[in-house]
Amino acid sequence: MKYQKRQKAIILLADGTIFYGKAVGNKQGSAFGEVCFNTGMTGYQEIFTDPSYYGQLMVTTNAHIGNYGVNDEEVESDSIKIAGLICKNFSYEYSRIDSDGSLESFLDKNNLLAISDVDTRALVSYIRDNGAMNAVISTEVDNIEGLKKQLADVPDMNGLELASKVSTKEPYYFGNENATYKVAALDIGIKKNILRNIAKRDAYIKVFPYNAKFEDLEAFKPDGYFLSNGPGDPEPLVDAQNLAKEIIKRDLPLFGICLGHQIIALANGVSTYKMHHGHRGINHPVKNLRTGKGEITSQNHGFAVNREEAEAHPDLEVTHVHLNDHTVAGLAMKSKNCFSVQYHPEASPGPHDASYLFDQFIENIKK
Ligand SMILES: NC(=O)CC[C@H](N)C(=O)O
Repeated sequence: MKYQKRQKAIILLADGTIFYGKAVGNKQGSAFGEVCFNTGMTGYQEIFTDPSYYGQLMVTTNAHIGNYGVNDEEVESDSIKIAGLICKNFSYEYSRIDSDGSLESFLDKNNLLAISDVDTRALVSYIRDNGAMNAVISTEVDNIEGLKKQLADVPDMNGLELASKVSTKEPYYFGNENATYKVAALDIGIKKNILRNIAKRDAYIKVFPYNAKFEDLEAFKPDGYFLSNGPGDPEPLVDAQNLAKEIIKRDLPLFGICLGHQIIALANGVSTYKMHHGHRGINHPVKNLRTGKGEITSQNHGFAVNREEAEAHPDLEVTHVHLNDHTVAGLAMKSKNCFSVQYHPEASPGPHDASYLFDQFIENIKK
């Protein structure tokens, strides 16, 4: 067994609560962020590289993390985006025919601090009872007071703009340039599997930075527009909201996922709010109110769209609801070619029940 004498580590929550664990590998130091948990039993590599998680300390509820290694293809962006990892058992051994290496070396390459041997069930119940909050994971187990001071300076997720930290600096292209359709996508933290899903449906995509103007996107002569997922609070993303308003005003085909969905709500004057501890997992039940059918969905969000305001809006239809807490899971505009979902039809990780939404986007483009 590797690393028999592993460093002690702590998780200090903003309210002063402490949980204990051990550092993964030989890593030392501290990592700060908002602590949240994901209940997926698989898909750790996709989760760790999802830009929507930027600035968050991830608690994985599955009992083993790392046991199937990593694969170069199973990434949602070019690097790990979570701020730190908290898990129960970290597997230094791994086994899978398709794997290209160990999770340990992947974390090392990305310089990510991870803590294992944590009572993650107790930690998750604590977050469920007390809400998502800032925290620090650290090997400085004797420096509690110092860590508390540093932790006090970490900004609150509520009101925090993070899209600019993960968005592309320059526009780039994805897919086959001879494809039938052209889609302009705003990157406010886009996952690669969204690009793969759109490209697979015969579309060529140009991806734009978070602060791109309507004219920039329009110059590509797209058939449809897409607003991506991404980290942080949607409210400070004024450029993206203005862009959405311009697209909506012209009644051009528009599709938004997660942060993009929240931006579409805000562009319609409907507010968003910080949830108690969010939805993060790969088995969240959603009801499609148009068909009456249920979908098992992949989710990762800490903010949500105000349901009362959305229902009272004359031009909005709530098309999907989350069946655990009845929050808004999908929206469509009645008079415009625009729709969005709070969850992740691209999965990665997760079930593919909702992949029909990408087909719907292409159908809307054809109209
Ligand atoms: N996956 C996402 O796009 C997340 C959106 C937003 N950052 C939230 O937490 O709600």
